[in-house]
Amino acid sequence: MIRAFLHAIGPEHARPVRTRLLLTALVCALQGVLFALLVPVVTTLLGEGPAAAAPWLIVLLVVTVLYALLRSVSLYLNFELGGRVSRALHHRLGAHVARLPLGWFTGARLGELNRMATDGVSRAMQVPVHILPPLADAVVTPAVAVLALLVYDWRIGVAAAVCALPLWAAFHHAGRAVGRNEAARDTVADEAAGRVLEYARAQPVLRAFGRTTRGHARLDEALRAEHAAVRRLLLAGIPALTGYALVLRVAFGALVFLAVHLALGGTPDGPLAVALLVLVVRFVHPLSNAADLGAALRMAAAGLARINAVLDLRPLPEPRQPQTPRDAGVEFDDVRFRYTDEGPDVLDGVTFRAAPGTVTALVGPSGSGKSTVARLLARFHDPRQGRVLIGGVDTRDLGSEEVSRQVAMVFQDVYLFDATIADNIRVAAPQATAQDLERAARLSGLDEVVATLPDGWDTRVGEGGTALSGGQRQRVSIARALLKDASIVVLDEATAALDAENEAIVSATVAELARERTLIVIAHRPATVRAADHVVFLDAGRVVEQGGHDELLAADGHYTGFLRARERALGWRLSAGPA
Ligand SMILES: Nc1ncnc2c1ncn2[C@@H]1O[C@H](COP(=O)(O)OP(=O)(O)OP(=O)(O)O)[C@@H](O)[C@H]1O
Repeated sequence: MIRAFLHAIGPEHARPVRTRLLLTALVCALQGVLFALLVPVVTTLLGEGPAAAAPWLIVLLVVTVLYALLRSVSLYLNFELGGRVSRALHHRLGAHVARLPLGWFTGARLGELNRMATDGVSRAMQVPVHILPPLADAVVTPAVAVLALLVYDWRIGVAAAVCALPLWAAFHHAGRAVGRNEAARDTVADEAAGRVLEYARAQPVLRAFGRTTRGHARLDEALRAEHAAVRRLLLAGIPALTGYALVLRVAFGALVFLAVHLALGGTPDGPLAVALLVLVVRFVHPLSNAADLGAALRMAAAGLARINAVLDLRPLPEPRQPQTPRDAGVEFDDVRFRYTDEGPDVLDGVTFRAAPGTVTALVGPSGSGKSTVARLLARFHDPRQGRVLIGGVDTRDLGSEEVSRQVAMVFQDVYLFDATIADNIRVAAPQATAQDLERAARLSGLDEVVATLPDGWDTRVGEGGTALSGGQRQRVSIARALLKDASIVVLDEATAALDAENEAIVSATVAELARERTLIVIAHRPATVRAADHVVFLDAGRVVEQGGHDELLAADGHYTGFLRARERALGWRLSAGPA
């Protein structure tokens, strides 16, 4: 547990954690000594009177003051450590997640990460503040009390030590029962958190189909699973915790019985018997919360294990000496890729070349792998086999930083920060001048949007850009790509935002972007496909045809068949030559 805790917060915090744990143990030992001192105090008080007990009372007072001082310092340091743990975990998680492959960030992962950064971190904070100190109290203080009992009456001391064995077994059992079920509950709680996010996002669809009140089955199912997991946790936890309490009561009763029985036999004598009974009470008291604390410790351990699992995820390997591309050409060389080890190949030997400064249209049915090609080009993932090359250099030898410098992505589901429009575009190039900004805005059609907004460039766009329409967000995304000095642009011509006006903007953008850059377009508009220098037609993860638009039309193969189907469905016009 301590190892998992240190692993999560990082080696630089190991020393302060160890010294504070040591101090906590020392405070608990001192508390045990205080209890042990009660024996001479009580025996001299009862046997010889207050005057004889005075020196012992002074010793008791001195140790009490020392204990109070050390305890205050320890409490303060443990609280301070709690704050430090929270900061360290947030920083470590943040820094690590920023190095994970972009492909890692799926919707489910975001729910998990959210819970980890809030619930997981706050539970980890509890460890040095609210769990380990009382747990140390429950172990060290009774241990010192047992030593004292051994010194004053070995028989009661041995009996107390023997009682510790079933207590330990019951404690261990309760912790395991709670820990096992807690890990299971955590998994379904993550699932439920992800489903709640999905439910919120899916509101427009649910309402459109009149399913608002009934919600959707996946959320209901996830909530039911969470409810069942909580029940299992309670059903396993409550008997185990009650069992521990029972063992503790029996142990206490047995020790009291033994002390009284021995006292009735003559040894220990009356005053010592009273003092030892007081010590037995003090031995039992810190143990009464131990099982709850053990369970809380297991819960925190489950949270820490999940945090450590994320911290142990390896980022994509980065080259020692990143190379630079020779030009803006793009090449896929026999690329195979699947998202999960168990899943099917999503790209199956994809090979194509996009010469520098040309426009390549990726065309194909839904699910054929067009977006996956774009993601591999931007190094969201590395291929399992084959190579993705930019400027003749493998993206693995360029490194993620160089790849992201070279490639700009224009997607419709672009994320906008809750900041001004200007800030949102400057993300692409923080040093850009006002003129650069205006040029990008003019070319992307964003200037018209800015002109209609109440505060112009200083208008805040709301979290995720909710204050803007889909088409407007797409223009922000285009402006970012124009501003970023990337030699390759990947453009997803999402159809959703393509009304007549946006269509014209996208056409102009394609032309503008293509002037100086290599453009890879996931093409949905006939105009783009016709204007492309090269068309790559994907089907089920394979490049089944590629060449110029006219050439492919003349071949009258898969591509022509696909266009015909599109023509019927969407009104695409099948014709050769530029639009
Ligand atoms: N994150 C993911 N995890 C697992 N499988 C995925 C993931 N993303 C896509 N896939 C699968 O990979 C295949 C190719 O998907 P991809 O999104 O690349 O297709 P596409 O041609 O871009 O489709 P569309 O035109 O509908 O956007 C599909 O079978 C899809 O289900």
